[in-house]
Amino acid sequence: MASFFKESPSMSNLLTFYASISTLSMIIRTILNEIVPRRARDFFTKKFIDFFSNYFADFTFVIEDRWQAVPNETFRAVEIYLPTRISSDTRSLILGNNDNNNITGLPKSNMPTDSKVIDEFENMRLEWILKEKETNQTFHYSRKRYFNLTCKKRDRDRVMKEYIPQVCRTAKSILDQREKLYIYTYDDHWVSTVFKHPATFKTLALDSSLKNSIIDDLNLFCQRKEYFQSVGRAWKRGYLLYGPPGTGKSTLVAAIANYLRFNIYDLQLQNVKNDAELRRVLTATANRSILLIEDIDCSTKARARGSARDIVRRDGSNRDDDRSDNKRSFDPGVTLSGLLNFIDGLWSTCGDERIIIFTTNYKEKIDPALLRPGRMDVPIYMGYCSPAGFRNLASTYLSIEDHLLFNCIDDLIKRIEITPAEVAQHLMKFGDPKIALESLIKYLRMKEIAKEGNGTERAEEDEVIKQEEVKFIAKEHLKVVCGKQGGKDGDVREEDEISRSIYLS
Ligand SMILES: Nc1ncnc2c1ncn2[C@@H]1O[C@H](COP(=O)(O)OP(=O)(O)OP(=O)(O)O)[C@@H](O)[C@H]1O
Repeated sequence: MASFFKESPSMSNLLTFYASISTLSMIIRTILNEIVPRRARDFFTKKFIDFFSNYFADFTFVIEDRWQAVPNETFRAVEIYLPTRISSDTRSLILGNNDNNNITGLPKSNMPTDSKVIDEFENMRLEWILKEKETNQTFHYSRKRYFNLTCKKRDRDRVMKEYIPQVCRTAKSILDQREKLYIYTYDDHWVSTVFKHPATFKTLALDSSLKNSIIDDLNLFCQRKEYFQSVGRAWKRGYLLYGPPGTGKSTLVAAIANYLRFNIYDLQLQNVKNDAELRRVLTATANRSILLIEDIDCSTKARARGSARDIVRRDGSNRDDDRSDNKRSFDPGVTLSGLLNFIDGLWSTCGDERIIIFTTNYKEKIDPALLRPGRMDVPIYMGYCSPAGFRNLASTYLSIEDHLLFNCIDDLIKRIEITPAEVAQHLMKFGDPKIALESLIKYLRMKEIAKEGNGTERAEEDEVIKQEEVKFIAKEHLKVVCGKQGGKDGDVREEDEISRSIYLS
């Protein structure tokens, strides 16, 4: 302490030093005022101040959730990236889990509104804040979310050219590695849930040439961003899946989603009030996704575009059934032209890497305008089960590649129309492959008999099949569970008893 006082300058020394500096600065100022013209002095002063304010002042980027009427992909990238930068000293977090298959699963965390996340990138300090504000649109309030990104003013260009691209790249790689897919349904707004469908192209019962051509088409589509740009077309692909119920249209959609790792937006057009809402709904979907509109023939009863008949009501009925002008003006419904506008009209270029899938059981009922080339690029007929499809299902459901009964089933399947759903249902019934295959043969034979019985009504046909089926199950039940072979009178009665109880249940 003593040495400190000894070495520290005395008060008089300090005053002398201050006086000398003041005198020196006055002399310099006087000389400068004498020899440097005023305008030059102002110029240098401004430069000096600019330099320091640029060096130390802050600059804020605002990244809103929408950009020119469509979702802002930069905002989405930041939303994906930021949770990875939340540090342990954060003061609050949002927690949640939208995996309804796993309610005990670990929740995900995210940053709450108005909280800060500090990031660092190549010696720059970046401060993120998520903000929210209500906007008053013509008839309704909506919430607008945006990020404020604050950096030093001097770093502005580097943030734009280096940091933001890095954020987007990281978000993309997170999306690419994303384990979970989501399926969104629309009812006033999009609601998501985790999509866990086991369907893959391997488990799909479809002729291998068709399967391979779909896979090739998807691969080509994903690789052709530049091509679509160069020919001036939206980077979209439209698939129309048509065929009888139970032939795997929904299963194919699930296989495509699993293959591309795309989320699915499952849209029921009946839930959308009008074209304006349709536009809002469709532009709120993200890139790299599938837009699925099932049973399009039921949703668009339209024939003539732009006319009253072109309108799809919320309840699915056609608009020209309704003579009420009041209702018309308030609930005009979705028009076919509104839908087409998004598929290949002016709004089609909103968004990239989109797959649009329509499904129908009745292709002939669809408005030809929807089928025009360029709208639905790939029509895919999902037909009845073929021998190859059956083998695929046998491999999936029974884990067998071959069996003595296969040839018999092949012959029957070539003659009788059976959907993959029906085949799958039979193969699932029994654990023992032989019993499952015999049950399928029995079912196919019954179908054949019912088909040959002239004039048999469909309901009767189904009844005969069902009765025969339960008899077969009862017989197998006796064989497997009770070890009985059947044939005796008592067994037949017991069989009938079991049949009755299964049938009634
Ligand atoms: N081609 C197929 N490959 C594998 N499984 C199939 C196939 N077709 C149907 N299935 C099975 O049948 C069930 C019903 O099929 P799916 O819902 O995909 O048929 P769909 O053609 O979409 O029927 P709908 O027209 O009634 O909607 C599925 O759960 C699936 O297990």
